Amino acid sequence: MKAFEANFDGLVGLTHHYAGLSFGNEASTRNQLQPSNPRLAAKQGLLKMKALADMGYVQGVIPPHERPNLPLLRQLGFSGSDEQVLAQAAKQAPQLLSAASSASAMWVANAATVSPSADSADGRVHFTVANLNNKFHRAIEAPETADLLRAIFRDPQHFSVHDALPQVALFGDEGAANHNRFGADYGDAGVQLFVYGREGKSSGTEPARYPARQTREASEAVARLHQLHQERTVYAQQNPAVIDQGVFHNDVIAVSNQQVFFCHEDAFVNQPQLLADLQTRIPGFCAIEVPRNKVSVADAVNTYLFNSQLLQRTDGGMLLVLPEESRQHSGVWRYLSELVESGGPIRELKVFDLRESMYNGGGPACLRLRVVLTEAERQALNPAVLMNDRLFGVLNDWVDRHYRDRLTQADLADPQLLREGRYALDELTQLLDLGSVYAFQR
Ligand SMILES: NCCC[C@H](NC(=O)CCC(=O)O)C(=O)O
Repeated sequence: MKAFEANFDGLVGLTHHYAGLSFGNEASTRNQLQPSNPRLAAKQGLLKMKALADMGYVQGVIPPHERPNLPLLRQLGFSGSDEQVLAQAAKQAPQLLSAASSASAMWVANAATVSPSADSADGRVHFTVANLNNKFHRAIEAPETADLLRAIFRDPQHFSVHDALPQVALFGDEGAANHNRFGADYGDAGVQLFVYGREGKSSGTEPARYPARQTREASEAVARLHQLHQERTVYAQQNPAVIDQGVFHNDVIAVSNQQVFFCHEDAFVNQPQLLADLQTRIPGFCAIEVPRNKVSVADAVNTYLFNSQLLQRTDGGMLLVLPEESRQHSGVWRYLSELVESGGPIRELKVFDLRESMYNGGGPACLRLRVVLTEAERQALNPAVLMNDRLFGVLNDWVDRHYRDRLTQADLADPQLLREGRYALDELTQLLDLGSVYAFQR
């Protein structure tokens, strides 16, 4: 069956701020308590979506979550009116208020793992919502993510959205950021590579400094839920030494598309063996391994050259969508320019300014969820979320009317911010035909 890859990007929420919540993600730690600009963040994201839609890619948008998360703060014992809950939390536990207010759902590469219908025994597109168990502010995303995905991929004949795995460390799951799918045409059965950072039953090879967020047990459960064929499913462990250097998700050090795997030479445990295995399973497999003497792991973490989108062009070549930070670094940019001139599959570089997201450790790849679709599946999803000239105008106008251009941790206690958020999201559910998807609407 003919199919194509669509990208769904997370729309940055109104409470986007820098709280230093993600130990092991160096940008998050470094930029803690810097003021943020939610309006700019949302607009930077929309520009990327619009540019890809203009280039002919199918591009969708995934809405933000309701933040601050008042039901969560009440669950933690803050009580009284909404205003009192916010005031108590701000006074007694500002980090909890930050966690309950994080706009982290924007990084939808961590929303779910997705398997196309060509790979699943029941012929449906499968999504397993990520439990994001390693970080409190992210673990709270799962139920709302499931509701939003079901409001977009709403035809159960074509789509199956599984709830997150059990919320325990054994099943730590970070979604598509640790998952790659290889193959020839998108509609052919492919090979899925699940990358994990540790095994629940400890194998001894674990990072020493920073946490490994994804477990092998979680990856195996997702593969079962998605009804994948065992012989077309591969598991690989991330190199613990690079996790300790800030590679908290595999998509900080590797990206794939069809037969091409663009990765750093230090990305995986037993990398030569992994690449040889993929070579035998994937006809036409092509690994572009970046040597550490050209790009160090530290430079990869600082510039996010691997946190890029590797997209198919109509002429058979590929395009790499990069963050501005990789152009600003002369060594990395030289490497990328040489790569394009080398005559390999990557023929073009396109750069976006995503600074607001980058300051929390989220690049172009973090902001998007890839979903391979057939035409029938595209017809079956909620069309109101697909980017085009009209929706771009509508969403920019919506952002202009509702978003602040400066936010600090102190602002999170402002009850007006809560009201602004609910008002804006209520309108968004109508713009995107989502139904009453948020808790405050029920
Ligand atoms: N795929 C990119 C995810 C980035 C995300 N950052 C954050 O949650 C930082 C939030 C803060 O510190 O305010 C994370 O680490 O999971």
